[in-house]
Order: sequence, then C-alpha cells, then structure tokens
Amino acid sequence: MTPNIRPLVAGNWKMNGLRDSLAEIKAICEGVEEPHFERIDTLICPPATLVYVATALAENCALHIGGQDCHSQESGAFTGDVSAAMLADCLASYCIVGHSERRTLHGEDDLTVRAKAEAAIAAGLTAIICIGETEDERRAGKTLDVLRSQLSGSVPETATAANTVIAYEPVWAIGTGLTPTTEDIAAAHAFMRQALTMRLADEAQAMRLLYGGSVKPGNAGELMAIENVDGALVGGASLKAEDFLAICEAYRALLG
Ligand SMILES: O=C(CO)COP(=O)(O)O
Repeated sequence: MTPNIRPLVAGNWKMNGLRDSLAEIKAICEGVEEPHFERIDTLICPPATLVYVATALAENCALHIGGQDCHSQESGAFTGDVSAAMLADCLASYCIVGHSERRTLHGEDDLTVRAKAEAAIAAGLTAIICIGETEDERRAGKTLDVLRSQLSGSVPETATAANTVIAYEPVWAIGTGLTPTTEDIAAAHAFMRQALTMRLADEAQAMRLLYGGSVKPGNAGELMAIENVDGALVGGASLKAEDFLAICEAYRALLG
C-alpha cells in the first residue's frame, strides 16, 4: 500500500470466459457497487470477444473493463489482432500489455511491449505494463536486473501516473500457487518505484505498482499491506465473482 495512491484490483481472465461468464461480470458489478468499495478501483479484462458486451453490462457500475493485449498500430492488415483504438471504441478503459504469456508464447520483446503501451495510451486507455523475472533469473540472483531492463525497455516516455500502471508478475509465481516472500516483493516494488522515479520524477511517485502471481482471497490482505504494492493483477481467482470480491474485500479492510 502507498498512502494517497488509490489501489487497483484487476482481473485477467486470459483465454477463459464464454457468454455465460457474463453472469460473473454482473455479480462483480453488483458487488463493487457496495459503498465500502468506493476507495478501490476494480477492473476485469475478459477475452476480446466479451469486451463490448461486458462494458455494456458494467456501464452503470464502478467496474472498469479492459483488454488483455493490443496491436501497436491503429488499424491495418494484421489478421487476428485487435487495436487499442478498437478496445477504446468498445468503451474499455485499460489494456494489459507485455504479460509474460505474450512475451513467452508470442515472442514479444520490450520494444514491442513499449509500442503497444504507447498505442494504448494514445487511444486513451490506461496501459498495464507487466514485467517479472523467470525462475532461472531469480535463482541466478538477477531479479532486480531484469526489472531494471524491462522497465527501461517497456515503459514509454509518455507514461504518467494516470495513463500507466506497472504490474510485477514473477513468471514462476503465475498459476503455481507460489508467491515471493513479503521481503522480496517489498524489495522489488521499492526498486521499481526508485527506477521509475529516475525517469519519470513525480509521476512515478503516484504510479500504481501492482503485484500479480497466485493472488487469492487468502493472501490478498498480506500482499496488499506490503509497502509500494498498490493493488493486484489476479488471474485464476478473478474468474469467479465470489473470489474476486473476496480479494477486493481483503484490500478494503486494510484501508479501513
Ligand atoms: O498472470 C496472472 C495475472 O495476469 C496471474 O495469474 P494467477 O493469479 O492465476 O497466478
């Protein structure tokens, strides 16, 4: 938690969710309307096929809807891709870029991720830029080197606290039930804040730094209490409204 930074609890549904999953979006909308959630921002990033109908469902509630990826170009001959402008046109307000599954399975490097973040920002979306070390890099003691290089390569000069969120997702913690120690997360987040401040000055002080990787209702309170952790990027536990709302509740309880 960082005083004066409004936390963001974000759900990444990955390639999960058919039309009947919209019932979960509806239930999350109803849940986050409770007045005690007014100090937290909430976001669900469903698959692209559900974005338009999800934004319609969430139109009158506080829940934001976002994309999971975007192309760096606004339009053109890019079969199968979705542009940031298209997501914005569907009333999405955020877009995840550089998730480790995109970096690994689609060969996206920092330059590509930066171009996508720039496109998301140019389209009026808030870019959630994901970074994080692999298991091998962690074992070799290279975590902070990886974060330094991914931050400098992936975060555009146009990044501000309003248009950019950074998500620290250790690759080995994604979908494994493993999380780094509280001390390791605190060190990574303090390092990110410092590295960003050198480039972006005051904007970095107010920028939201999320933790992602096996966040569950049972560990959310502990994770959120860590200094410089300004919210969560949740995978598996965001698919069910009950779990997602329980994570929001853990965070809210900390805010008092
Ligand atoms: O990749 C993630 C979110 O983007 C994390 O996934 P899990 O919460 O399922 O570990």
